[in-house]
Amino acid sequence: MSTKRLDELNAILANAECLVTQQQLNVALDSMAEAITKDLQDKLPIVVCVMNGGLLPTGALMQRLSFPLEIDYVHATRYGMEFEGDKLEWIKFPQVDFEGRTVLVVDDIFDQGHTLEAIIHWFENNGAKEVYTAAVVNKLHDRKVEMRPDYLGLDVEDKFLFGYGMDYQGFFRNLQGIYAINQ
Ligand SMILES: O=P(O)(O)OC[C@H]1O[C@H](OP(=O)(O)OP(=O)(O)O)[C@H](O)[C@@H]1O
Ligand SMILES: Nc1nc2[nH]cnc2c(=O)[nH]1
Repeated sequence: MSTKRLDELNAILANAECLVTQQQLNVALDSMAEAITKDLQDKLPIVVCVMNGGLLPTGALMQRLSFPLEIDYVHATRYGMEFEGDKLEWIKFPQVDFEGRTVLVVDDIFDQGHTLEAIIHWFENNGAKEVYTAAVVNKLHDRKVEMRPDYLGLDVEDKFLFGYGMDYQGFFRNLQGIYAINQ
């Protein structure tokens, strides 16, 4: 890749607005982990990371949970504007046998909610006993599905976000804060 691309990406980050700091994320993750522990510590849950965005949030929550659980991941992504109902593009299905089990699905953002809603339905229709969901950020707008995640960290403005799991053109999922683009 060209240095022009590197310069472009560095400029995006330099001009971006930090909406959520690492410290705010840590406080939110602590309280999410506390609530999850209260609800799930006796249920031997399977914690399912939704790749790619769920990678950092799942890791951060795992570090805060000290009861017996299993970990798995799915990779499911929306079809963009053609998305309808339960239609997700599934790139990877879970491996652990979740029949009759409690599942906790972890993602980075609850935006319109189609992704988590469809994943919940998929696990329920395929034999999970119960499905909980967690997302670190909740984007504030009124274009959402009806369901809400069981565990939500922080509310954020209705802007295109990146960092802490969320990408800008494939980059910046690694950032320890959440940013909005200033064009
Ligand atoms: O609430 P929604 O409106 O459904 O949007 C949220 C989903 O969008 C992003 O995933 P995306 O499909 O972009 O894939 P990615 O995780 O690989 O970035 C994000 O990680 C959530 O899974
Ligand atoms: N990177 C990114 N992915 C999303 N998926 C749903 N909303 C967003 C967003 O604001 N940013």
